[in-house]
Parts: sequence; structure tokens; C-alpha cells
Amino acid sequence: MHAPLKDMALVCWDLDGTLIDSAPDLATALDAVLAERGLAPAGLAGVRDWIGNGARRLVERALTARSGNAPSAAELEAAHGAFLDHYRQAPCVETRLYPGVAACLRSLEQRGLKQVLITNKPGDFIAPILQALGIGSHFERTLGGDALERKKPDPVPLLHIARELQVAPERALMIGDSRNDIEAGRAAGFRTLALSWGYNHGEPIAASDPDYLLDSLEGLI
Ligand SMILES: O=C(O)COP(=O)(O)O
Ligand SMILES: [Mg+2]
Repeated sequence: MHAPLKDMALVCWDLDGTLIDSAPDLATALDAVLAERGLAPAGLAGVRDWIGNGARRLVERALTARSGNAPSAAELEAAHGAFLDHYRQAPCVETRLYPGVAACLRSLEQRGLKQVLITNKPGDFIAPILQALGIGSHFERTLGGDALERKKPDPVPLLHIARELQVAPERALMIGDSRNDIEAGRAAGFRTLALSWGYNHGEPIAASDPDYLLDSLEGLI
């Protein structure tokens, strides 16, 4: 068995930038919100740099960058609501699985590993996207960014899942594309695996010093 999975019982997957390239549909919704406010689009590049800490932070970063000012609480509230409305209408039009994802999820399941999804994305969007892409059946649990008081990089969601599934932290692996995943995993006492293709606020994920770093999921199968 490959080193990252040795002695593991539980694999916790991040969603955006790890399993799915969701930036195009996020950009469509975000750009609609910006256009309604007379602001220039965020585009794919903006989304890729600003995603990772949940929808509200994505909208806040976009408004701040494109208007030159941080939004007031009321402006942010309204724009966040508008973003969720737009995204809800089309969460999985251009969103795609990254190469090797479906095969990897199948392979790990066949080896008897428990698999769960821990994302900072609002929970309502998880099932429609997983279903549209045909990977929903592989996860014993899914946890959205609004499910608990705290989200990644806080370890709370990871520890919550490990407790629920009765797996010791040292037998759990967090796999993700961003420093939020690696910091959460380390703080939870999990092993950490970073994937190089996702979104990490414009920085190389190696800077977060994960236990393992892969450029392809072939390395896990
Ligand atoms: O910030 C988001 O909404 C995406 O978060 P994720 O990378 O934790 O799936
Ligand atoms: Mg991610």
C-alpha cells in the first residue's frame, strides 16, 4: 500500500479544488453578483485565489478587490444572499471531476477505507453536485462549512467526524488542495496529503508543509 494510506482507516476529502474544479460555476454566480453592483467580473483567476474559506469570504474578497473597499456588514449580507441564489440555480454546469478522482474513490472504497467529505462550501450544495458527478455513494458522511460553529482551518469538523466514526486521529488522512485543509489536518492530529492542482490563494501548497504532496491521484491507487 502507498505510504500516505499505510495504517489509515479514514480518508477525509476536501471538495473544491481537490475532487472538483468548481471555479467556472462559482465565477458565473460571483460575476452576476458583481455585475448587479456595477463592478468588474472576478473571473476564474479571482475565484481561484479567493475560494477556500467558504462562500461568504469569497464574496467579501471579491467585493473588496473589485470596489476597492471592504463591504459593510449589510452590503456583505445582501451580496452573500445574492451569490447563494445565483449559485443554487446552476451549481454544476461546467464543474468537473479532476482526472482520476472517480477511480481513486472506487479503489479506496474497495480497500475498505471509510471516506468522508469535509468542505467549507455551504452544505446545501454538496448533494446536488456529488449526485450530478456520480460520486455521492462513496462517502459515509459529508460536512459543509455551515454545519458546525467552526470550519477549516479549525480542526473541529475533522475531529467531529473522527469521533462520529470512532476512528483515532492518527488513523485518519486529510486530503486537500489548500492550506486550510493542511492546517486543519495537522491541528486535528491527522496525517495530511496535499494535491498540487487546486486553489491555494495563489501560493504553492508545499509551503504548508503537508506530510505528503502528490501531482496525480495515480500515486494513491
Ligand atoms: O471555500 C469554499 O467554499 C470551498 O471550500 P473547500 O475547498 O473546503 O471545498
Ligand atoms: Mg479546497
